[in-house]
Amino acid sequence: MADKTVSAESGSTLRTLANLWPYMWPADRADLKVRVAWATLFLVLAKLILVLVPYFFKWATDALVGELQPADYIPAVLVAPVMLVLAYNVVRIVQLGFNQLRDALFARVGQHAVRQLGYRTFVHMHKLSLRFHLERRTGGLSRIIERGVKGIETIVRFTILNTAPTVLEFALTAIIFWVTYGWIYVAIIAATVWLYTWFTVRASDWRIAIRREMNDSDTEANTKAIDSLLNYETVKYFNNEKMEAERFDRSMARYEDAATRTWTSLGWLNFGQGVIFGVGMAAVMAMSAWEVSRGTHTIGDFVFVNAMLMQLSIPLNFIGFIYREIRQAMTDIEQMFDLLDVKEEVTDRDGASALAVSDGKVTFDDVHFSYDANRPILKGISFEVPAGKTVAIVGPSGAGKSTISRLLFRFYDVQQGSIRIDGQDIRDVTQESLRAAIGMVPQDTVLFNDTIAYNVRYGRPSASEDEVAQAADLAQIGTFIAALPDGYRTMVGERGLKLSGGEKQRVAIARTILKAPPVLMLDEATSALDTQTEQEIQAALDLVSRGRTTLVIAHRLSTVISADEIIVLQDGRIAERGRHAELLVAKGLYASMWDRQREATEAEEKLRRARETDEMGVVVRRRISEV
Ligand SMILES: Nc1ncnc2c1ncn2[C@@H]1O[C@H](COP(=O)(O)OP(=O)(O)OP(=O)(O)O)[C@@H](O)[C@H]1O
Repeated sequence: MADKTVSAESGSTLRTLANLWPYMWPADRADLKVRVAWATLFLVLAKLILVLVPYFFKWATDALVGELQPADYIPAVLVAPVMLVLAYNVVRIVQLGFNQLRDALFARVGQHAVRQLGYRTFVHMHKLSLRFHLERRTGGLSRIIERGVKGIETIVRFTILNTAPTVLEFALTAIIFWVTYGWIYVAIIAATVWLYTWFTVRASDWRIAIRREMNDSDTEANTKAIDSLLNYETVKYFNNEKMEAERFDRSMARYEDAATRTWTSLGWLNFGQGVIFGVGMAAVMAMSAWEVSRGTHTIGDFVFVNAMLMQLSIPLNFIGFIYREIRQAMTDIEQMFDLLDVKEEVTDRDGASALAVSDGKVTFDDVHFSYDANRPILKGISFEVPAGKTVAIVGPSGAGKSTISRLLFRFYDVQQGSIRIDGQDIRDVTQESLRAAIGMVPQDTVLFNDTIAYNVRYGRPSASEDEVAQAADLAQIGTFIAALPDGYRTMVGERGLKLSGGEKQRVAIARTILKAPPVLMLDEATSALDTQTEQEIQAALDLVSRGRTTLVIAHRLSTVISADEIIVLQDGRIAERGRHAELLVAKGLYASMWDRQREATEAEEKLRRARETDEMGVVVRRRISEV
């Protein structure tokens, strides 16, 4: 069982490395490949020069104790100082230079990989279906991407800039010891390194499991915090700050626990590594000391062995750290690659052509649809919106009205039947061309946290300032914008919260006017507005929909009186259809909805009048008392 887990993990690590490879060695970027080649050369040179340092120490020591016969051209007294200057200064400086060159050359390669993967993930996120985005929580998602991108940087730094040089250094050290002092030294050093690495890997695996738990609770706490802040107003409406804080704190408590265990386990790891290396080093040094006493080693050899081992301990220390970092980064990147592996639910067919709109007739033909297999939402809907006409869909809440607009946009595919525009099944054309042909004024307009101009221009990014202003005027929001101190440069706040519902809706209408699509979809565009605003918006909408095929989804029946056809949806089926007057005569569902809304409007009207009369009464009474 445990073995299976290990092999599955190493399998996924290999898969992650294989996934990363094209970003480190990009096929279409010869310049980056050249950089990698130069960086590798400097990496090797830096290590070659580093292994000279123990030799300089050895020669300096032997010269000091008189065991080294200097060459004719160097006076005896100068040998030790020259060697020490070489060891402490020259080699270090040259090595530092090579390392910096290597890092500088490689920086572009690493950053290019980070950017490419970040870009690919972002594009992929936009391709994924609405279902994915509704089910996935944005806070958690952004954390996964953020950590994944950071993970790539770590992998680039540590595998290429540290692991490779360290392996090279081990190899060089082993060769030197073998040739100079014999296999027994190599055997002890190799055993120490093996034990050290084995222990580090095992302990790190244990720590990574704790680290995963820490990540999960971090993601959970973050998701909760973001969700809570996005629902700021709802929290206040229900006075639930305390409950929200407690919920957040519960996740943070899990994080606290896991984070504490991470640190304790680090202590154990460092301690174990210290013991293993200490024992190995003591054994080798004792052997060298024994050889010095027998005269088979010089004191310089003793210093050499010590210097070599100390030098080796630096990358060894690193190995533990690097392994932990690489595994950690792998975990983070794996999660990001898992996201990249999520298949798109709605895709373009092979060789799909662009939608050719002639006059924009929309047909729903026996459409069946369900979000979850066991709960059908639309059960055989057929209707047609003739070119340039307006059809309204009404019906009780939850009847499936907004679902119709999501299907027309192809956020989901129908399970049976078809949707056609000018005779072309929308599954046979590219999504890009389909969405370019439809304008949408959604139920709930959410704006980008940018200026009003940016949000209006979103309908057609190439629009000029005059065109933006013209669209805003047509949408009846131009005067409002002009009166703002910063005009079109006013920032609208997160999700457009600094604008009222009516203002946001008019911005949405303005951007649709700029888009100028042949087919228009108005999803409950006039909900939650006062009568005056509703009339203004209705006027703007009438203007936009003139001559365009328009599908209106509405609750306020007053807005659909003039529709060419009204479809009454109930329980996923069309219960009635016809023009307003016909439906009233039929005295069915539509007529009863109409009566109920009229009564509600009349009651509202009465209440408003009563308030006005009361206010007038107060004024009259005040006047009388003044007289
Ligand atoms: N993503 C989803 N996953 C599962 N069920 C969903 C999803 N979206 C909507 N539903 C369900 O589908 C049904 C129809 O939803 P839809 O939004 O189309 O209704 P509607 O008629 O527009 O309602 P309203 O007038 O209240 O906006 C509802 O019962 C809703 O709970």
